[in-house]
Amino acid sequence: MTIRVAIAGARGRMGSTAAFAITEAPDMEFVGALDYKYDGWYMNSGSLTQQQSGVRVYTSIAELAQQVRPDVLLDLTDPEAVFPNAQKAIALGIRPVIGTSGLTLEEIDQLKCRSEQKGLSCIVAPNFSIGAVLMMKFATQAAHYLGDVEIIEMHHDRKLDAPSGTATKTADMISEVRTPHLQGHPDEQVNAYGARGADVQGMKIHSVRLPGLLAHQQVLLGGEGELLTIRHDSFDRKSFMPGVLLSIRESMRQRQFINGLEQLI
Ligand SMILES: NC(=O)C1=CN([C@@H]2O[C@H](COP(=O)(O)OP(=O)(O)OC[C@H]3O[C@@H](n4cnc5c(N)ncnc54)[C@H](OP(=O)(O)O)[C@@H]3O)[C@@H](O)[C@H]2O)C=CC1
Ligand SMILES: O=C(O)C1=N[C@H](C(=O)O)C[C@H](O)C1
Repeated sequence: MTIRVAIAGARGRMGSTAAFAITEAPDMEFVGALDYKYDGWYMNSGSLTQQQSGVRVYTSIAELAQQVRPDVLLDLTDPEAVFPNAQKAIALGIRPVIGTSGLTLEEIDQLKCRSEQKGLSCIVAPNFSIGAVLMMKFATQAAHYLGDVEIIEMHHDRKLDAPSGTATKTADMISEVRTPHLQGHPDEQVNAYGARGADVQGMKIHSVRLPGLLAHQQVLLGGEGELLTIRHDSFDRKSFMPGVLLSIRESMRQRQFINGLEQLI
């Protein structure tokens, strides 16, 4: 069976790389692009055209659903668009596979509820790279023994959200095993706002944005007289594609809500 995939954000850096990977996959078809503009245009080999060749762009998910009947909606948009897209997709019986970062905990809870009420899978994957998922798992294992943790995430300077979805997910996974406690000096004095980073249950997350970077993260775990650093680097968006294809395939097998690629590998 060929899996019919629509992409929200297909013009973007990740969306265009995913469109190519899906087109190349023998068991998938890229059937439609969901956007907020360019209604009725077409996407052909990564470019937009008004000529009727390639995959049509829709600004209405209801129209997209009716015209091209996608099985899956891959979302690679932005923090504002992702939640309404996923809610509407579930209501229309389309399985969301969400790579977009920036969903709040409340939004994740609501999507879980809706997908389970409907018996339709919904996959949220803050990072599709297998190496990044292993980095999060290894850091969680290490935090059993070394509970003082700081995360440094580094991304390209076009990224809209901070901290990254990966850093937030890493902190969530570590907080499952780490006894909550304050890190650093209790009387610490911060002289420049933000110098100590964001606080997630006592752990600090530092977000770096620079041209030249793509997606990188270090988890630093400190103990008496020692430091363990677990680092992952994505140098190319191709690093995310095996996880994108795996998630799309799994979304057809599952009927529940899945938060994190670590649940699938
Ligand atoms: N899970 C993972 O492994 C990965 C996740 N990401 C996440 O994916 C998302 C996209 O990243 P990236 O490709 O770099 O960003 P881009 O800005 O390159 O792409 C986002 C695209 O979505 C479009 N868009 C915005 N709003 C809507 C909407 N309502 N409907 C449809 N399309 C919309 C944007 O259009 P316009 O430019 O006109 O605003 C843009 O073309 C981010 O949240 C990022 O964090 C990125 C890499 C890996
Ligand atoms: O915006 C990006 O580029 C990335 N976003 C995701 C995140 O927020 O963690 C995944 C990866 O880090 C690339």
